[in-house]
Amino acid sequence: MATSNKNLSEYDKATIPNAKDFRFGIVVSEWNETITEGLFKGAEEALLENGTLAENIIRWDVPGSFELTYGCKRMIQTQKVDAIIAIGSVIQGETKHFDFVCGATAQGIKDLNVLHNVPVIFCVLTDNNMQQAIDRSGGKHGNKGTEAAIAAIKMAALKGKDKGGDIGYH
Ligand SMILES: Nc1c(NC[C@H](O)[C@H](O)[C@H](O)CO)[nH]c(=O)[nH]c1=O
Ligand SMILES: CC(=O)[C@@H](O)COP(=O)(O)O
Repeated sequence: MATSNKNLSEYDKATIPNAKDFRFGIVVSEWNETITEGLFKGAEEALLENGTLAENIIRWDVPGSFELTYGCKRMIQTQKVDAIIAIGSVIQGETKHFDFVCGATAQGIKDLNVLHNVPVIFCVLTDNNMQQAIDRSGGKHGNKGTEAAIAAIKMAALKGKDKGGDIGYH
């Protein structure tokens, strides 16, 4: 379903675990700052609305989306957090650079989820133009930061449920 058919900010609060005992990291790219600040605002508000304590939200900034992977890795290695939200906004320019930044960032964040035991949520907009980014960071299609925060809470809550571990069957 395309984002245009689903508001990114809509969720059923009754289905969201209380996040009062969780600590969250948020790594924010400085590129397209007006967009990433909007995404951060949406994420922060959703975390607080669902019980997160303000002191349990740790924010780090990195230069661009390509640096999100390293920033999230260092946060995993040095901070006790239950989940991390990686926030970025990549907007198509004149060249193929967009493709490389988006691809590398998506793969890097995916790799962190495979290599470590802290969920890293992909809150990176990859838009054709600024208007699409505006629409998805608090505009007519809602806020992907809100969506990412809800995902982060759900994934943090998962940790308590997976006690069975991998018994080797695949
Ligand atoms: N064009 C965008 C970038 N480019 C910068 C890279 O992310 C990176 O910081 C640079 O290549 C140095 O390693 N980043 C974004 O987040 N959004 C863009 O639209
Ligand atoms: C995503 C990018 O790196 C891009 O915005 C850079 O613009 P350009 O492709 O015109 O150099």
